[in-house]
Amino acid sequence: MLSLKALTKTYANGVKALGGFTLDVAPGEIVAVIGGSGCGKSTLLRLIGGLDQPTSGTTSINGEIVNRPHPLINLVFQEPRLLPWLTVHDNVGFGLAHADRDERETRVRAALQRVHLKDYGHRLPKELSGGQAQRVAIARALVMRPEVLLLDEPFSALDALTRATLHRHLLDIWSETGATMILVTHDLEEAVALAHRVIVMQPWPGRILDEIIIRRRSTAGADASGLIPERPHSDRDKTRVRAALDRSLKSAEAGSAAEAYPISLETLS
Ligand SMILES: Nc1ncnc2c1ncn2[C@@H]1O[C@H](COP(=O)(O)OP(=O)(O)OP(=O)(O)O)[C@@H](O)[C@H]1O
Repeated sequence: MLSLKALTKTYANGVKALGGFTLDVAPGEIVAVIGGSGCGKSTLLRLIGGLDQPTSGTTSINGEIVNRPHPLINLVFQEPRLLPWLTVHDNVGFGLAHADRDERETRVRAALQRVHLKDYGHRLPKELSGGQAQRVAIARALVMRPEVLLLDEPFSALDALTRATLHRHLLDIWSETGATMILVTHDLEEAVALAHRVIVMQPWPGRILDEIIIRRRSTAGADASGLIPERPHSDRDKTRVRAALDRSLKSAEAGSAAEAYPISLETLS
């Protein structure tokens, strides 16, 4: 169980990126986080990943407080961030440098297989397409066998066709590993297609504007709360996500001028 309690983050420049963010995520749940630019989505993932410290509040996994990178939590960024001088195989195995050699080989092979790149281990990052490089980045996270996978707009730089393929791969990975996933995205279709639950955020300070459980139709056609992501979602839930997202985008637009100058005139006078 991943538990976020009243997380706040105020940066040194005075920007209140998060103001009291509370969320419990069940094991194996896929939660999408969506919202206008600047509403604190990346800040939230950085705090959960232990890459930055909250101003107040806590993140815990299975009751253990997270305040630095944790072995059960792994992050995939918008861009693959591969080491250009290492092969695909060595990039994926990088985090296992201290593991036994046979163990490392088995895990790297399995991770590459999961992203359908088992014959690409010898290639260098410059010899990969954008979609392949991002799959390597996902394999690099999977090789650590995380319980929680944090995905920060991992597909946003890819074309629609590649994105659809990677959605399929991600759901296969979810079925095989049962990993909990938090997916930050700008893409409403992606959020609704992949997640059990969509959190819509509002900026300054970043907080939850709405939370929508995505109901799926069962193969029999009735509404089901079985929540299998690949099944068709309910249009009503999607409409609710769209309406909340519109409100979030409007408030991001209205707030961006104020955000650029967080010190108010009253404070200066
Ligand atoms: N290191 C930093 N120092 C100061 N302010 C920051 C820092 N990082 C982010 N911010 C500010 O905090 C707020 C939240 O930023 P964050 O990157 O978390 O938003 P986001 O929702 O991920 O945005 P986007 O969708 O544009 O990527 C923004 O107003 C941003 O300008």
